[in-house]
Amino acid sequence: MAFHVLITDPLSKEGIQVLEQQENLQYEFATDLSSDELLTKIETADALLVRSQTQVTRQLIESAGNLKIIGRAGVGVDNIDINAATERGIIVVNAPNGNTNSAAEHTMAMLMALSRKIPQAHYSLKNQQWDRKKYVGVELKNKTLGIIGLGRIGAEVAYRAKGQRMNVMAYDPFLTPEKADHLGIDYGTVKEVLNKADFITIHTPLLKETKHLLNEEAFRQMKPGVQIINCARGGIIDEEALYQAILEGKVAGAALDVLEEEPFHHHKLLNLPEVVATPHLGASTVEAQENVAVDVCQDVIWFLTGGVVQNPVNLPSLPKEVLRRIEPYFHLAEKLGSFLIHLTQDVIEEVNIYYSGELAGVETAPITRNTVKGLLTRHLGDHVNDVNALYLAEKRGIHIHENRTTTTKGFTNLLTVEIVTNTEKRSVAGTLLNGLGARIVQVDHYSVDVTPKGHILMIRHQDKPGVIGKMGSLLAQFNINIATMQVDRAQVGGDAVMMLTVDKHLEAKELEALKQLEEIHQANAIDL
Ligand SMILES: NC(=O)c1ccc[n+]([C@@H]2O[C@H](COP(=O)([O-])OP(=O)(O)OC[C@H]3O[C@@H](n4cnc5c(N)ncnc54)[C@H](O)[C@@H]3O)[C@@H](O)[C@H]2O)c1
Ligand SMILES: O=C(O)CC[C@@H](O)C(=O)O
Repeated sequence: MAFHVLITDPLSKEGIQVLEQQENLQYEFATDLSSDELLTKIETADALLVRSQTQVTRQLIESAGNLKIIGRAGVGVDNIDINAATERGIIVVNAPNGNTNSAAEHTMAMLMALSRKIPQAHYSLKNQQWDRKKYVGVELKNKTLGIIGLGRIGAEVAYRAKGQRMNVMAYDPFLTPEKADHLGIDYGTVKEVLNKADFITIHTPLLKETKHLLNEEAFRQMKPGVQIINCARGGIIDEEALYQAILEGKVAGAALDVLEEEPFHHHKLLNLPEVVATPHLGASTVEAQENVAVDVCQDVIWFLTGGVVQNPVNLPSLPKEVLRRIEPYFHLAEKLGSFLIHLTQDVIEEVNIYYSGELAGVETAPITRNTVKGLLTRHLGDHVNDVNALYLAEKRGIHIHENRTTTTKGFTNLLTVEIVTNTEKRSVAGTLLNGLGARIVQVDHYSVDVTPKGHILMIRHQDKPGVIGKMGSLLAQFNINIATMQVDRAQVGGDAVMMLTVDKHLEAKELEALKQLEEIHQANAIDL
């Protein structure tokens, strides 16, 4: 079956070419759909590709039976309900780098248009008015540009503004005075930026914390005659407060590429001569659209064909070299989680994961996610994945703890997973053996050596002559062939464990029959 990729906003042809080169994939352009049409179309889609226009709501996500990935050709993902996607195990990817340059250039264009009143003068001239007095501007040189949000675009704007010989003062929660110094700009708190800037440009995402960041109070703190640029997101500015500040003469001008409600046609801000505006054109260049479309289509293909994405939004992204080092452990971790869940009937309250040896020094979060995915899949099904595993565990009140230890029991790497229920603790440890792959090397306190694959029968029994024989004949009666077998014991005549790999799945009644043997305390059939 071919993957169905649904594209609901315009996407550059270079991105489409990436999709076309992929076998077993069909893409469908369906722009300008009504909400109801979209709800129907999404039902069969494996991937959804959007820009900023399509509203990817919880309702839409919940109507999608097959959806695995949502690709945003651009940076901002405020049109996508990320929580709803995460809950459903749908990965969201974006293209954060492709339009940085264009958005920074558009910001500079807006800054210069604003300072020299170019759109107003142009409009007036087109209306046969030759008015030179009305359109006197101000220079940028030696003025202070306040930047709120010094991420990718903010930093590019800072660089360009310095080229205009402006003083740049920025605030960003990740900016230190030392870093600012290194960039040749001034560090300021939000208050300092508001107090000192002649022009203020915003480059944050729209978040709970940034919603109406520029509000009535913020405008009050600004210099009289300040000019505002917003090429980030509508909603970061309280539009009513901006409107009033312009009417009062506190704000001399505003250049807006974005507004809270888009698309916008009749907005009272647009009636003010001090406001210049563009219809969300920050990323609208040939180059940016090509970049973001190619990046996001590439990620969608990688993900659908089992690879690792470059720009996940609801999963932390990892540098390639880090990923290369830890990826081999994902399989081991998932198998250990899956093994362990077969050993208990109780509700799991806690999971302790111990990273030892060379594992103690790596990025462990993705390995933890795979462990938890292995644990949950048996009861929750295949919709558990890397994206939602931790969320689903948390929803069920399972506490996950990561620990780093130096105990390696002679292995260069050792991953130990322990589950705690209200009655017991069970654990399993595994390692990656150089050239030999994954091995389970310990179950509870017993040493074993088992490849985590296929059908495993784990027996806890009393160490006594004849038990192995009895068990072997029972399995023979069920026509179950034993492929490998190991035994370990706590002490002579004490508790012991038997690990067998067998050629077929054990039915419940067969397992029951084994448990009837008086020396057998526990029998678990584990299918990995
Ligand atoms: N107009 C357009 O077409 C267009 C194009 C591209 C990006 N954008 C928008 O531009 C914005 C910035 O994009 P980016 O790629 O630079 O993102 P980015 O993630 O690289 O940078 C955002 C920065 O904002 C900072 N930030 C977060 N909360 C803050 C706060 N309360 N105060 C100050 N700083 C805060 C972050 O620390 C980060 O450094 C986003 O909203 C994005 O959607 C718009
Ligand atoms: O899709 C667009 O053109 C806008 C993109 C832009 O707002 C972004 O956040 O990347």
